Formats: sequence, C-alpha cells, structure tokens
Amino acid sequence: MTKLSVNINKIATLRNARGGNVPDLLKVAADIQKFGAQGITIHPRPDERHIRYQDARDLKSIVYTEYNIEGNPEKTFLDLVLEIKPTQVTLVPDAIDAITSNAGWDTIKHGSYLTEIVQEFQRNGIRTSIFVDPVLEMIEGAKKIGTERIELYTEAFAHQFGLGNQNAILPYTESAILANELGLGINAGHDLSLDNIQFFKQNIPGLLEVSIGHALIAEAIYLGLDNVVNMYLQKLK
Ligand SMILES: CC(=O)[C@@H](O)[C@H](O)COP(=O)(O)O
Ligand SMILES: NCC(=O)COP(=O)(O)O
Repeated sequence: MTKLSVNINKIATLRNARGGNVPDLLKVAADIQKFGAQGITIHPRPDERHIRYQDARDLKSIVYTEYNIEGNPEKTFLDLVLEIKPTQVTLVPDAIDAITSNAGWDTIKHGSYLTEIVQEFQRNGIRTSIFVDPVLEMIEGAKKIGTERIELYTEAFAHQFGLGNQNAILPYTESAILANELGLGINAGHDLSLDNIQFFKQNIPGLLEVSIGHALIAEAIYLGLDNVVNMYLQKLK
C-alpha cells in the first residue's frame, strides 16, 4: 500500500495572506486525517513564508498519523526537528531563496555531511528520507549514507507526463528497482496530482509514500467551488 501524506504548506500560505487564522491550519490537519490521509507533511522554510516554526510545534499534538517534516538541515531546522521528533524527516537541499524545491541531493558530494545528520536524527528515533533525483548513482550514495528511505523528486516526471511523454517514468522505475534491491524505502513527491498519480504508482514498485500538496490543495479548491458558490446563492435568495 502507498500512503498519502498531505502537504499543508499551501493552507498556511492562504492563512498568512490575511494575518489571521483562516483557514485554521490545525483544524485542516485534523480533518485531512479524519478524511483518511495517512500522513501530514510540512516544509517549514527559513523565511516562514508558509509554515511557521510554531506551526510545526503545534501540529505535534494534532498529527496522529505519520508526521513528516521536510527541509534543509541547517541549524535551526535541525534543532526544530530534534525538538518535535516527528515520524520522519525528509532532507531537501533547498537554496534559501528557492521558490520551491528544485533539485535532489548530490549524495556522493555531500555523503559525509548527510551521514552525520542522518545518524543524529536516527539516534533520536526519527526516520530519515533523502530527496533525490532518479539517478542510480544518487540512490547508491543514499544507501551508503545509511538513510532508511529516499524521496524521488518527481517534478521532471510530472512535467513530461503532462506533455504526453510517458517514457519520463523510466528513470524513476529503474531507480525504484535499485532502491528495492538495496533495501531502501521509497517515497516520492513534487507536482504529483490527480492526473499523474495513478500512472506513477503503477510504475514504481514498492512505493511506500507520496507527499502531495500544491496540486491537491488546488484540486480541493476547484472541486469545492460549485458547492460553495451555490451555498452563497442559497443564502442570498
Ligand atoms: C520537497 C518537496 O518537493 C516539497 O516539499 C515542496 O518543496 C513543497 O514546498 P513548497 O510548498 O514550499 O513549494
Ligand atoms: N515532498 C513533496 C511534497 O511534500 C509536496 O510537493 P507538492 O505536491 O507541493 O509539489
């Protein structure tokens, strides 16, 4: 079974636009779990433009499914995750000014740095996952680091699949086969959506978890619009 972890960054983006507490991030996280999602993902960024560090703390008592915190393991992020002790930490090599995540780790170049970080999280009972492009050397590098899981960075697949290029799945399938052989658990995420998730799942053996945010929240808004517009019309009669 592949678990769905819903990334709620975009709920925080919407809330922050007005400075109040609408929508209520904690209630949304509780409801997403009530509706059946098996995990909640957040990606607190240093500028706190969506998820704030305090949100990450407050969510600890709300998330009873898998709690996955993503980010670049600089000092403040490392301290935050060690304080919260979520189920899983996903290490992402974000540049400080990146608009969103845009690359996986070079697990060879940064191998010894990541090994130390991974060991620190594991000593604290936190499962680790390393965000990687679907490149076989990077999967082998992740294995050497000692992480339990990798997260396949799916932006390239999602983009190409949207253009009709189904062969874009091939490096992901090959990477998954290697990861399975090496005993690495496989997560995936970035730009997965209702359009591409089924094809992706069918072609990735052993896919344990997907984290989906941007498309899922956009789809939820769109699929709810008809209902909400009509609720307003009823009240305005
Ligand atoms: C690692 C990854 O692909 C996602 O966490 C993505 O980066 C979402 O972050 P934003 O919501 O800040 O774009
Ligand atoms: N790890 C990927 C994630 O959490 C969500 O990415 P996206 O669906 O917002 O692109």
